[in-house]
Amino acid sequence: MSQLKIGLAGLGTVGAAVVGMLERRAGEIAARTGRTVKVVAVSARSKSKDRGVDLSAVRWYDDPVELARDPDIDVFVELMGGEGDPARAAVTAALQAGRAVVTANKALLARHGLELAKIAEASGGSLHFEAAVAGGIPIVKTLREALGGNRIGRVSGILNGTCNYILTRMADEKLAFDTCLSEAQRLGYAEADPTFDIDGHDTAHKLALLTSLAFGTQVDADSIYVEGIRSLTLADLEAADELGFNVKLLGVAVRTDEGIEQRVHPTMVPKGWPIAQVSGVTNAVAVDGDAVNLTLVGPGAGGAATASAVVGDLIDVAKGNRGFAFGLPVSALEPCERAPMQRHGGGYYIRLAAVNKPGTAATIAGRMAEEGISLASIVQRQPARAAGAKTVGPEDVAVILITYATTEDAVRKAIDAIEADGVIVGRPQVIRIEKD
Ligand SMILES: NC(=O)C1=CN([C@@H]2O[C@H](COP(=O)(O)OP(=O)(O)OC[C@H]3O[C@@H](n4cnc5c(N)ncnc54)[C@H](O)[C@@H]3O)[C@@H](O)[C@H]2O)C=CC1
Ligand SMILES: N[C@@H](CC=O)C(=O)O
Ligand code: NA
Repeated sequence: MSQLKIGLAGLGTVGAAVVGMLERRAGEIAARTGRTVKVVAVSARSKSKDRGVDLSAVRWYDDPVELARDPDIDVFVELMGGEGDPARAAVTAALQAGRAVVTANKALLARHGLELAKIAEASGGSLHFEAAVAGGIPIVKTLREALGGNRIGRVSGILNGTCNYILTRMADEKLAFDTCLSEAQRLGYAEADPTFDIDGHDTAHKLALLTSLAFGTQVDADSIYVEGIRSLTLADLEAADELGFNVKLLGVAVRTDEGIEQRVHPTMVPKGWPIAQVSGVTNAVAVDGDAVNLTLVGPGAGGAATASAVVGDLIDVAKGNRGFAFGLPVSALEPCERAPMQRHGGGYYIRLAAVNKPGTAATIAGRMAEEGISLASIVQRQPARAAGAKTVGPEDVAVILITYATTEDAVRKAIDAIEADGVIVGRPQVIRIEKD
C-alpha cells in the first residue's frame, strides 16, 4: 500500500488533535483511500512539550519553512496560524514545490489566498482549507463542489465559536464577558490573539472565503464592514431577550444591485429563527441558492472538530481529489464589487445613555424623525435598571429605541446629531435587527 507522507507544522490545539485522529483512525483512512496516511515530520515552537501524542518516530524541524521544503513529504499541513511568516513562507514553499497544502489558517487565506491559489495552479500543487471556515462544518466542500449548479444570492451565519460561546453564556448565565472569554480560551476555541475573535476579524476572514466560494469572486477581506462583540453588555442581552431576540455575531454576504454587501456585526435575531437557537461553540452557515436553500450546523472550533475537517482534506489529497482552491481558476474569479454599508437597510436597536433633563426624549425623537426614521418603540430605563450599561452614570437614563426598517446612513446621521445636541453621554450602542 502506498504512503501519503505528511509534514505538519503547528502542534497546538488543532495540530495535536490531527496527529491523534490520524493515529486512531489509521485503519479506516487506509481502507477509504487505499493509502497509509502518516505524519513523518513536524515542526512547532517547543520540542519537549508533552502533547499526549507519540512523536518519537517523526523527523523534527525547528524551522517550518525547512519542513515545507522537505523533499520526502507529499503534503504540508499548516496549523501554526498567523497571516504572515512563517505560515505564509512555509505554505508558499510547499506549493512552489508542487505539493498539496492543507491549512486551517483563515487569516492567511483571507489576506493571501489568491496569491497562494495562483502558485498552486502554476506548480501543480493544491490548496485545501475546510478547517478554516466554521471548523467541523463541511461548508467549503459544499460550496466548492456540491452547490456548484446554484446561483447563490446570500451566504450568512455564525462563524466564530468563541463569540457564540461568550454570548450564549452571558445571556443564559449572566456571566461577565471576561469570564466567558477565559473559558473559551481554556477550551481551545479562541485564536492565539483573542482580539481576532471578539473584534470580529476572525468572522470577517471566514466570510471573505465564503463570499469567494459562493459568488465566484476574488477574496476581498478589506471590503467587509466589521464590528465585534466587545461593547455588548448584559443590559443589551437582557433587553434583546425581553424584545424577543437573541444576539448573535453574524457574518453576512449578500448580492445587491450595487454589488456584494459583506458585513460582520452583532445582530438581534428573532428567537423563533433556527439560527437564534444555535448556542455555545456551535456554528451555523445558511446558503440561499436559486435551487437549494440549506443551513449547516455543527461545531465551529476546538481540537476534535477542526481535526475532523483537516483529516477530511487529507483524505481528499490521498484520493487525488485536488481541484481549484476557490472552486474556479483564479483567473476566472471576478473582482468583488463592494456594496456600501451606508445603504444597508433594516431595523435597529439603539441604546443611548440620555442626560436626565426635560426635553431629552423629545430631542432624540425629533432627530430620528428628521432622518425619516420611524420608531417601533422607545423605552426609558431607570438608572438602577440600566446599571449593566457601561456608559450610564447614576444620574443618566438608558433610552432604548427600536426602529422600523431604515438605512445605516440615516441612523448614523441621527446619532451624530443627537451627540452634537449634548443630550447623551458616551457612545451609543447600535445593534442591527434581522427580520423577515
Ligand atoms: N483552535 C481552533 O478551534 C481552531 C483553529 N483554527 C486555526 O488553526 C490554526 C492553529 O490553531 P490552534 O491549534 O488553536 O493554535 P495553537 O496556538 O494552539 O497552536 C499553534 C501551534 O503552532 C506552533 N507555532 C506557532 N508559531 C510557530 C512558529 N513560528 N514556528 C513553529 N511553530 C509555530 C506553536 O508552537 C503551536 O504548536 C490557526 O490558524 C487557527 O486560526 C481553525 C479552526 C479552529
Ligand atoms: N477562534 C475560532 C476558531 C475556529 O475557527 C473560533 O472561535 O471560531
Ligand atoms: Na469547515
